[in-house]
Amino acid sequence: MSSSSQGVAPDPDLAAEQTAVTDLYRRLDAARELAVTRFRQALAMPIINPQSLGEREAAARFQGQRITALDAADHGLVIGRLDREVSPQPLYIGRVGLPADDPAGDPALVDWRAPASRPFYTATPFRPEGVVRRRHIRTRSREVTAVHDEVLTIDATETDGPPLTGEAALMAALTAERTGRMTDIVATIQAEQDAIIRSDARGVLVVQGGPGTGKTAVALHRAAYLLYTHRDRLARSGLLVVGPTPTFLRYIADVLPALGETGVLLAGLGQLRPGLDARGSEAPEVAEVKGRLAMVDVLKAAVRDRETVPRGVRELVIDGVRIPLRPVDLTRCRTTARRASRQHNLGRPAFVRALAELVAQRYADRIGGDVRGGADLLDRRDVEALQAEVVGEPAVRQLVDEMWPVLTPEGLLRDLLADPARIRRATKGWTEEDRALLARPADAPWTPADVPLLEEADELLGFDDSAERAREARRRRRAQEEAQDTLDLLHGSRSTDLEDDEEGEELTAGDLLDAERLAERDADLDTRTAAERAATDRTWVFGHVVVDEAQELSAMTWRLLARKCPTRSMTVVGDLAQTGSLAGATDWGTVLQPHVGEQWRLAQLTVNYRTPAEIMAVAADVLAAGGAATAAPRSVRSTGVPPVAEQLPEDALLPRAAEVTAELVAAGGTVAVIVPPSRVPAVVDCLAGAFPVVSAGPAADSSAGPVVLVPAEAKGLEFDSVLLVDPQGLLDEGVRGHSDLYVALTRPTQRLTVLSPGALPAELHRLTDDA
Ligand SMILES: Nc1ncnc2c1ncn2[C@@H]1O[C@H](COP(=O)(O)OP(=O)(O)OP(=O)(O)O)[C@@H](O)[C@H]1O
Repeated sequence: MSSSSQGVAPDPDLAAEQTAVTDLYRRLDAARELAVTRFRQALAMPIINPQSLGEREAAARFQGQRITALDAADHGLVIGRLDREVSPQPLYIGRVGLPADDPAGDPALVDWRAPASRPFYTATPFRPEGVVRRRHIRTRSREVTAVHDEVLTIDATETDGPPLTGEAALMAALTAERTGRMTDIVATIQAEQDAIIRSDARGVLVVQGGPGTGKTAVALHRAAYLLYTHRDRLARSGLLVVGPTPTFLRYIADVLPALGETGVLLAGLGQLRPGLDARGSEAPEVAEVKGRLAMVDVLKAAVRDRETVPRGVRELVIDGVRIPLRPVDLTRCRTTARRASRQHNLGRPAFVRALAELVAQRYADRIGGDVRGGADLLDRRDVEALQAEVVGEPAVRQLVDEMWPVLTPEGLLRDLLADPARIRRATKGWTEEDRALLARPADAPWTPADVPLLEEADELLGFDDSAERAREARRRRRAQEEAQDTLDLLHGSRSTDLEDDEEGEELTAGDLLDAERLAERDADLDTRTAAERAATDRTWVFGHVVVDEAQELSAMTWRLLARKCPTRSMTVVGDLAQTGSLAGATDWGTVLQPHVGEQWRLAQLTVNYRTPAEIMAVAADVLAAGGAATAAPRSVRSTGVPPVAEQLPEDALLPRAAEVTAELVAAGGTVAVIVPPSRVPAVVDCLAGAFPVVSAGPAADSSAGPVVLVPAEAKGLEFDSVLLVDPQGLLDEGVRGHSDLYVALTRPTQRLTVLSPGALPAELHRLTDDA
């Protein structure tokens, strides 16, 4: 007996649901109209003081967000309904919440993220949670096209693995052709996914799961859930989603807006430093070295290396007076500055003071000595005045710049990596090989692995903002004066208006606010969203951080993210079996230990929703051959179409690749050709002759035509069809060859063809055995 009875409901049900759905769309339209009216009203609110301006902005922002959410919900508004034991009325579940006429009863539509919706995803015949029947409702442009029922009260026996929720709807979603953009899964979230999506926001949650288990989908729905549940806090502090590459971000970019959420900052590993888009590439070994935590000490040493003391006595000439400065005295100035601040640039004023004091004292000694034959005639005040003058002396300024230059992170890192002598001085105990890997020309573009180093350098250098602060203080004073004028004006107008009114109880802004607070309100009135502000502010601290493909992050990137999220409210999703980068993780405990100790929890996803069973069996062999500790996930479906392998001579490889690509394109949907890095140019050339649009590399777009990718670029993506060229090349060229081959094999949702010049690797024996 099946665990639930499934099937297409008869037509009367379809008609009844159409009536319900039409009514819910009517409510959606009304809610939208109301929000638009309120938005207009907010914009029309008179601005009589900064407070009312603030209120206007807040009201307009709130209504604007509501309109966005309602607009997003228009597509597939109603997901389904629950028939419950407790009530004769069904509970409709949808993309947004819509109130009923009777506010005391159930809402007309319950948001999928609300607690009441939970049984829609988790109820089973074994644990029905008060649900009698679950109905999935499918619609197209406001029209009901199908309903699928699961009756949860019938006798049920245990099946292998967790039962599927809404199997028919799920299968329809999984077999649909791909568009090159990820879509949301609100209608068909499975129970093990739902548990992760709604898990407590606090602490670090690691989601480990094989390819296609929905890690990305779950991470994005969790972001939407957290924004719904902790709206106030997260709207202020912002939520950051980190993905591996810009292509991957483009692939997932539509999901959150489709869920009505727009205030999330998406960033690739090369974009974690505001203002920088690091797209340079480098050898995996170089990225690995740059990703080590030891780089923190290297950067510290590099900064100290720039705080130099000249060898031998340095003589300054001021007003014709020769002033000798001994290394021991200059070293003392440096020590004073180092003690004054742990950040280099913030120590500079202390260095300038110490040096000025030294030079002024020596100068005083010299003139005192010359005039009076050794007796010191200048008193303390004279020396202080002298110090102030000495600071402006070009010779002194030059010495300051030489001994304690103002450093930018970019300047520090560029100078360090372009100079082998500097590298040597900053890397005590390193091997020559590792030092050589760090070296790069000064004009080389920044790479993603440079980003955490630049951010770390920022921490070490600090930014001397005393001039900026003085400007800000002046601005605040001016704003305060203007605010006071506003209050005076208001107060003045009230006394005239209410002169004869004995009960003049009316309050004005002046009674509630003083000028200072009014000015502050004015300054705080930054109407950008948290995500927009965070995108330009490197010191921004996020309320929650979601990291996708987290297995690829280096220790230095983890350190950077930990700084951006001091509360450690994080969702970390990844698959250790897919780690491709040398700097990446082989176990979660090791990478998280320096930042959270043992304070993290693990959730696992076990079902593969993407890759058909026929293809997954081949991928599982590769995973086992690579010695992975994790098991391959179980495929949720099979297509009956076995993967195909062809062995052919090298000179026939490219023409055949073009033919197979044409066949796969003709079959429909998106197509990727995955190749080892050395073969990219030849394969792109060959396909470019056969197709109008072929794209390759980090900007490849599979919605426009076939794409040629290396495994690292294909990570996280999926395609209807995949052509894998030269599997042995993937094993040989990748720094973690088995991971690369595993990633490549698990990208297709429907069809896989493998072309091998020469014998197939033993790992793919199943392809020949089954032939
Ligand atoms: N509950 C679900 N309902 C419908 N589709 C789903 C569901 N869960 C996952 N999918 C689909 O399965 C595919 C794989 O999901 P996703 O990309 O999130 O997996 P992943 O674990 O991140 O994979 P990888 O490790 O390969 O990056 C996507 O097309 C996703 O939409």
